[in-house]
Amino acid sequence: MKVAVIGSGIMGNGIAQVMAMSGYETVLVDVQQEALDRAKTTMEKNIGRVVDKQGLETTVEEVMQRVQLTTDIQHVSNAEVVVEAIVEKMEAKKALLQQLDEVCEPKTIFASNTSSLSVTEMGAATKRPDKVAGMHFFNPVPVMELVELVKGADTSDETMAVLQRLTEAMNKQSILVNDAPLFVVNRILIPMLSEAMFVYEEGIASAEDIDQGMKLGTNQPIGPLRLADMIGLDTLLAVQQSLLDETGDSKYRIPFILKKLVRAGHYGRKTGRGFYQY
Ligand SMILES: NC(=O)c1ccc[n+]([C@@H]2O[C@H](COP(=O)([O-])OP(=O)(O)OC[C@H]3O[C@@H](n4cnc5c(N)ncnc54)[C@H](O)[C@@H]3O)[C@@H](O)[C@H]2O)c1
Repeated sequence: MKVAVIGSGIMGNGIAQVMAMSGYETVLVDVQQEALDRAKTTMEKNIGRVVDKQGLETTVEEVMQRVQLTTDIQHVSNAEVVVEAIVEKMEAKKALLQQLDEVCEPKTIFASNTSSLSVTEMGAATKRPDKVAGMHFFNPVPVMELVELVKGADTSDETMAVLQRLTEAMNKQSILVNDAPLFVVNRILIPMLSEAMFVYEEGIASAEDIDQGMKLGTNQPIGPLRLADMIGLDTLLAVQQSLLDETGDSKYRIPFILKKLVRAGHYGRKTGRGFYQY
């Protein structure tokens, strides 16, 4: 089976890695050649690590032979499933899906890795709303076991079943979720990250102490501010904005510190600075 991933950033390269390691022919597309170059380096390093750690029979070269990195979207035409992992902006995602509608065969399923945007709205922008669903991976993809499978208003049961089988083949667990703002995990997680930013903003404790407190006090592997930096503050702001817009509930107000860091171009680990310096 051939699969494709569009967008080779933080999430896209991880999704492509796991697909290729599960034996799928994988096309990874990005509009920027530099993003593909970075993705290739990251994938080679991470595949090598998994091969060594798990004592696998395969090699980095063997896995990478199944991966085609390209800026030409035409190469995804015969993929059975295309997962999009581009910027968290509805207009960009709809434009991409409409392009894919023309490029791909009518039977191809489109899955979005969106953290927060309506899968129903994305499906309605295509000629195949029954074949559009959410496939929400978690960061870092090769490590995190969960995939939220999100059913839009018109997504068919058959589409959900195909994505469920793909998730299993990738050695991950899925939960089934109906399309709703931020689905399940982020609906609960994001307000916690927000609260950590308010605590920081109010000068109650340093970033290090907030993270240490939540790590040791609630048994989380990584503190909320470091996690925010890892997610990417630009993505996090888009996700928070989406929660506020969709619900209109002021309890989801956005911490000013998040807007300020994003306005300054400090997106977290990917730009070398966020709540921490990297
Ligand atoms: N970062 C996270 O922790 C996380 C977790 C789960 C889901 N997500 C979701 O995954 C998606 C991607 O997030 P990310 O953190 O990987 O972003 P990112 O900024 O790291 O990468 C996005 C990539 O998409 C590329 N791109 C943009 N428009 C494109 C187009 N039209 N065609 C092809 N490539 C295009 C960019 O060049 C960039 O390389 C978003 O929808 C985000 O909400 C992110």
